[in-house]
Amino acid sequence: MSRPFDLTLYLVTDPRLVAERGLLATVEAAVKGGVTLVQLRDPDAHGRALVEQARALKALLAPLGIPLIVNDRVDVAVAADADGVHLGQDDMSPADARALLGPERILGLSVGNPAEFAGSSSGIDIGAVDYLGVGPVKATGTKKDAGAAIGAAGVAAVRALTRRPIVGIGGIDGALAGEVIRAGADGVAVVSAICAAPDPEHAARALLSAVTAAR
Ligand SMILES: Cc1ncc(COP(=O)(O)OP(=O)(O)O)c(N)n1
Ligand SMILES: Cc1ncsc1CCOP(=O)(O)O
Ligand SMILES: [Mg+2]
Repeated sequence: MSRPFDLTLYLVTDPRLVAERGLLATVEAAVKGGVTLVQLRDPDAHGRALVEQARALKALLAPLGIPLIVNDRVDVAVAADADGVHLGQDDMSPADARALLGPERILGLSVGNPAEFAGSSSGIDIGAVDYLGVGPVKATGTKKDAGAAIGAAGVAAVRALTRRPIVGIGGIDGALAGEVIRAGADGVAVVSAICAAPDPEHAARALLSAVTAAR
C-alpha cells in the first residue's frame, strides 16, 4: 500500500514560470498557501540536474509532511528518495514502474479522456496506480502536446468509470476549480495558476478556498 497523499491542491512546477522567483521559493510560498502535493516537472532537464532539484525539494517538503512526486522519471525519484512518480500514457508502464518503485511510493497516471481510461484499465496494470491525472480540462499553453480539452463533463465521465482518486489538470483557475470538484474530482492540479502568479501563496490560498467551497 502506498504512503498517504492528498490531491486537494496539487502543484506541478514549470522551470520557465518559476525562473524569476526560483523553484524553491515558489514551492515554499505555494505550500504556505495550502498546496497539499508537489510534482517536479521539467521535461527538458537532464538527470543530474533533476536529481539535485528533487533532493532540494524533498528537503523542503518532507518536514512539512507534503509528498514530492517526480514527473516521468522513475530513476530520478528513486535516486532522490522522492515519494512518487507521475507517468503519462507513453511513459514506462505502471506495472514496470511499480516493480522499480516498491509498494510504498505513490504512482500517478495521466488519463486524457474516458476512452483512454478504458484502454488503460484493460491493457496497462491500472491496479498499480494510486491516482489518475485527468485532462486537459481546458486548453492550456503550458503543455504544447496536451490532447483535446475535455471540460468538467469529461472529468465527470471518467469519475463514472472508476473509484480511484482523480485530480483534474489543464487550464484550471479559481473559477474552474470548483466545477472540476463538483464533477467528482478529488482535487485540482495546476501549473500556471500558481507558478505564474505574482503572489503564489495568495494564489494557492484562493484555489484552496475554491476547492473547499465546492466540496
Ligand atoms: C497530475 C498530472 N496529470 C497529468 C500530467 C501529464 O503527464 P503526461 O501526460 O505524461 O505529460 P508530461 O507532464 O510528462 O508532459 C502530469 N504531469 N501531472
Ligand atoms: C502537465 C499537464 N498535463 C495536462 S495539461 C498540463 C499542463 C497544465 O498547466 P496549466 O495548469 O498551466 O494549464
Ligand atoms: Mg509524462
